[in-house]
Amino acid sequence: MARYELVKRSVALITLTNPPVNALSSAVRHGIAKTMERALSDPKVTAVVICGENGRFCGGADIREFAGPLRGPPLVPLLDLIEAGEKPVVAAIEGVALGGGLELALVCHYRIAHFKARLGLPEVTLGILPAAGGTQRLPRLIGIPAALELITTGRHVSAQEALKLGIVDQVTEQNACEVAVEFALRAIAKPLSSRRLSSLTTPCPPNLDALLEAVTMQIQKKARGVMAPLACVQAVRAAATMPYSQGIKRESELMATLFHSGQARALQYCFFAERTAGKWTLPSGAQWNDTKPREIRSAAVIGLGTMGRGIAVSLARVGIPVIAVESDKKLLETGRQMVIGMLERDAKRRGVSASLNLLKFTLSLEDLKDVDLVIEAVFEDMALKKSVFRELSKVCRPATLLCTNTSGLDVDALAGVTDRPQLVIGMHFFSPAHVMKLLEVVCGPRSSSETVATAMSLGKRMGKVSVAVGNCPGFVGNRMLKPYSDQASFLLEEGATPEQIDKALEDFGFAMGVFRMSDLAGLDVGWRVRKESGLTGPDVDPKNPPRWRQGRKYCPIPDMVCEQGRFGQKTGRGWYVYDKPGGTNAKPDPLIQNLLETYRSRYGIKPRNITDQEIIERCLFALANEGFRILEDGIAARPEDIDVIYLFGYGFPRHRGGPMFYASMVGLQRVLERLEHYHQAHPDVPHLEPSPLLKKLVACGSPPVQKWREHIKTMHSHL
Ligand SMILES: CC(C(=O)SCCNC(=O)CCNC(=O)[C@H](O)C(C)(C)COP(=O)([O-])OP(=O)([O-])OC[C@H]1O[C@@H](n2cnc3c(N)ncnc32)[C@H](O)[C@@H]1OP(=O)([O-])[O-])[C@H](C)O
Repeated sequence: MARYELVKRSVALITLTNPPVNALSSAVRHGIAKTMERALSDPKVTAVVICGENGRFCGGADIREFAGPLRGPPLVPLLDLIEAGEKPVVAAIEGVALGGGLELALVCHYRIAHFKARLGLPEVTLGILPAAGGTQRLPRLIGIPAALELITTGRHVSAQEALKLGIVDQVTEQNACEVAVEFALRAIAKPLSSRRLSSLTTPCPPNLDALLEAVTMQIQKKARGVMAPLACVQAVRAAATMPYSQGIKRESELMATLFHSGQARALQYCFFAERTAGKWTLPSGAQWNDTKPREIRSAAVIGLGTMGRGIAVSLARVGIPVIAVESDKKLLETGRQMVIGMLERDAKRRGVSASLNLLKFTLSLEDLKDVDLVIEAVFEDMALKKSVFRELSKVCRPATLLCTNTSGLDVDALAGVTDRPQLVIGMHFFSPAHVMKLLEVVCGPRSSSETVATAMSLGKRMGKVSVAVGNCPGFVGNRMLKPYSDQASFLLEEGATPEQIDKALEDFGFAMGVFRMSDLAGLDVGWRVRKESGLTGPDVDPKNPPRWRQGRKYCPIPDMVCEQGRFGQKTGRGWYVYDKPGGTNAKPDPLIQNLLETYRSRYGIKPRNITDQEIIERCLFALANEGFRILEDGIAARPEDIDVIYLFGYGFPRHRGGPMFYASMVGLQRVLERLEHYHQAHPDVPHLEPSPLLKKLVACGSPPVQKWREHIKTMHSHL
């Protein structure tokens, strides 16, 4: 797993060969140990260059090996040996030098980077820390503040930034390997002692304690309850206060506490889940690696509301010409100004020029006749969407793909009004669409595999994490959200307050609790949907019991809040009160407290003390329970897909892995028992009744998430 060659008669060229990212598997470590020994012991060899095959230096430790026992040579002594050697070693960094890859480069005496290379210590994103000397050597090389920032965030830097920071010695636009060989030949005569980072003293700022304290506070605020970044701070402190020999021990102790933690397992699961999610399969057998997507050279967006604007920006900034359509002149003009402003701000932030020339604005659908793909983003109203699709069917050329941005409507019903149901698909963006990373690609029963491949590949091109899902009301994300938010409403009835529920969820790790989130999104949207589906409003049968709808328990409190004109942040009042309409500083509102008290006394509900544990269990187990049903129904192909949707679309804390992984960490048996318990207490809430799949998995001994698929037998998979 490491190739050895002699070049220019005296330079040993060691190439790591473990595609696709040359991860430091046990075989690669073994290969490095053997080839280094050969290079150091061969008198013909005067210098060494280390590079990676296929233009990628090294993506770090092999994460797949973390689950098993350590095999092969451990990394730390191997790296110490390279650094201590008497022959100059040069790292030729192309592609990536990440994690253990950068740590390998840091023990080389010189580093040459290709101008397109990216470097970083992303271990913190996997719930661990750089444990092959990275926390000790990087601060010695670039100082505490810069090292602290890179190690605690896991941010990748460009070669240019790495040069500025002093991580690399030279950046080249030529073949980094060839440049490194020449560099090595020139380095032969030079002393190496000052190039051995472990022997240097860490440049220490005078205000070290204050700096570490400030960074710790920042982390605690931003990543509540997350362990790894705090451990990174401890390790960097050791680099500042201890000699290398002790610092490396501290690094290793801290790593030991993180390595087997639930957070590390969750974060590593997320890494692989994110990569698995793009690998879709359809009931026909067609899948991601055997279906070619169409090339999209032009697109159109219909509707320039919040969603349409974000979608237009997402398309234009990756170089796709966009025709944006609105129904009247004023809306078109407002939309145009907003889209241009958003695109300009985005370009400024990224330091590129805004691609305004790719945008065209029109009032006429006729202008869409030649585009490759249309994304409809009009109001969430089936009749309106159908009329748009009928029209598109007439004006667009027969090969144009027709996509709908809907958050839950029937994609197949829309396909049915067109002349090309196989080319119709859902693209459910999340608001704001140019910021949020998630895209649910909703495959109707008639969507062709090429259409699915094209929507998935377009999502990727727009920088989205795309997940293929089946067609049912609410798809995956919003379908699961309902039992979750219903539980929150029932808890209000029973005695909790919005702020208590939000705090429990935020302490769990959500960026925002369910009520603060609804205030941000706008309460009127859900209210309108509930009115349309006959759950509230004038269409409800007056004989219907007040807290009972469509055969199940119903909580009307969210409707009562809306009836008072409280639509959330935009109206300055919702579940909370804000300083002004559009304000973001949520304060508990005594009027909501009053409303809850009046409500409870009207229905004779005696408020009880509700614990945070009950809040978490009821909200999150109901969420996962619906996830199990979604798997049974074949609406999501695997638990990883559901978790990725919740991580990227709904702010589920990454260090908990997603709702399905979280359920597996709690223990499926325990989840089942708690759901049974809550369902017994609330037999009129069907969402609390444990799903058959959960029961089946428990009966099979609660296999790990990655094995659930083997137990899911869907007769009518939608995917
Ligand atoms: C403790 C420690 C460590 O070093 S901990 C490890 C630290 N290193 C990392 O955190 C880097 C993780 N990797 C990445 O960030 C990215 O992969 C990439 C390098 C920027 C390339 O992105 P990409 O978009 O071109 O391709 P991809 O689709 O992502 O990846 C292509 C394929 O390679 C797999 N893969 C990538 N990196 C891997 C790794 N380090 N180990 C195992 N597999 C890996 C990945 O699952 C996928 O597999 P499959 O899906 O094809 O089966 C030391 C001692 O301190």
